Amino acid sequence: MKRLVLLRHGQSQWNLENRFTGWHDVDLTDQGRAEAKQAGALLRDAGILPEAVFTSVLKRAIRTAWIALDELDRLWIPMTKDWHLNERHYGALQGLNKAETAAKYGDEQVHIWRRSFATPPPALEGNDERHPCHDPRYQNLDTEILPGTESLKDTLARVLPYWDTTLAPQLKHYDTLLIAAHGNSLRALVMHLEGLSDDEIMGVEIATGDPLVFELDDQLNVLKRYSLRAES
Ligand SMILES: O=C(O)[C@H](O)COP(=O)(O)O
Repeated sequence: MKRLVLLRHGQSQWNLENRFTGWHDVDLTDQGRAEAKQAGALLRDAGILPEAVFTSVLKRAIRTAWIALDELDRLWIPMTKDWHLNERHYGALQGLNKAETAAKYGDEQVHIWRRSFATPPPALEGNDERHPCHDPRYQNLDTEILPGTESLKDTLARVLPYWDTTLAPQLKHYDTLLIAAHGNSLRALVMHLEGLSDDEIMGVEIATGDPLVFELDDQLNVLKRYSLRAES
């Protein structure tokens, strides 16, 4: 039996301010750090000891992994940071307050941008300084693949190949793998693991700092899924 632990980062400063975040590299709040520490304690109390960790290139997820693993005294395990696990890119909405945006565009339009499967928010243009092509962490990537916005479908399209080529093979030689990432990049994995439809995934919300444990058979079929916070 294999264990895959999906951990959304702890509360970020823009979660607290109710801003669209996406690829903006905002840090954790004090509450977010406490959530990450609790996640490590929940894993420890459950006897779930990750042997490797994969995360994004955004500090809220990286720091969550560090804090949780420090609580487990397992900062020594291999850590891979990869943009494929970044949050969904929220385009020109990044930085805007979700309530103010709803007041400007209407609740229905904001709900569509947030929870439709295939409708992306308005895109950032390449000459916008917020576009990823101006960010040094992506400088070695072909600018053609850097998004100016993403729908959940677009996020799935970059996460799933990464699961197939990189993450799933890790479970051939590790029994316990931790993925510390973001609400929508993790929803992409949940959708794949549980065979959810476009409509079903819309109803899935992943809380900050709550370790979701997937018990898998050797063929990576899901045997059991549970939240450690709910079990505590
Ligand atoms: O990037 C963001 O704004 C959040 O992490 C995820 O957005 P959501 O709350 O609209 O899913």
